[in-house]
Amino acid sequence: MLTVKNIHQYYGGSHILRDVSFEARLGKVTVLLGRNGVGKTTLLKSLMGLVPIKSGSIEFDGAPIHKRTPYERARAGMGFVPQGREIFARLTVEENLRMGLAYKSGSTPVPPELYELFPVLKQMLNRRGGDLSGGQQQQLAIARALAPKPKLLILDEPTEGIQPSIIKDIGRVIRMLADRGDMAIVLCEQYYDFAQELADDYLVMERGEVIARGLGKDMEAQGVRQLVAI
Ligand SMILES: Nc1ncnc2c1ncn2[C@@H]1O[C@H](COP(=O)(O)OP(=O)(O)OP(=O)(O)O)[C@@H](O)[C@H]1O
Repeated sequence: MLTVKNIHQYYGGSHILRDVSFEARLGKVTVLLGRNGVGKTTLLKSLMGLVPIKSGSIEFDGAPIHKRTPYERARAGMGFVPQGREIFARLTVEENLRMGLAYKSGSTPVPPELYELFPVLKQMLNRRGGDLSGGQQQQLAIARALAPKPKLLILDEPTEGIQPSIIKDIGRVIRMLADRGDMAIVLCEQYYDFAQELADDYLVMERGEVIARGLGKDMEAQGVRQLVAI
């Protein structure tokens, strides 16, 4: 579904991503772990085309996409939930969801399924995004990314600053989406237990490199908890 090969990325003279390669499989959750500042967000932004890569390739759904714009990647079926959520504070919940459909034809409806996944959004359709709690905003950000029915969902630290009950709800939704088998999920996460529970595959980064990888079921035995402990 997604194949990343040997990518290198720089901010000015700083070499941030160093020869990163991995695959994200359809119907599976690929978890990306690592301490602060190792390049996880930069990697996710590179996948979406929000930062340019210097070399390497990214193939999505059978086609090379690393020269395409973020807009084209979104149209091709890549959905992104950014760190910090980036909800439009002055727009309503419904308007935020419609922003997720901005590149579709004007008549494309918000899929009703989103309200089954996140019932709280239905109750709050006319509230402003900025008036929602952090957890509700996170659910809105995920629903907005799901609105155009992506084939790949990329999430950057969805549990950051969120209360435990909503973290559980978000975890259930991510598992359910993967188990349906028609979407690949890449999840960057610092909260180890959440990451381990969801991981089918994992990658650990350190200083821009992938230093460990394997199956989620082997994470504990392979000492990943210690690798990412702060
Ligand atoms: N726009 C930028 N310009 C220059 N350097 C940057 C920029 N964004 C990030 N960096 C640097 O690149 C490195 C990787 O940052 P990145 O945000 O990708 O790490 P991260 O693993 O996602 O960390 P965190 O968990 O704190 O978000 C850091 O040293 C950071 O300071």
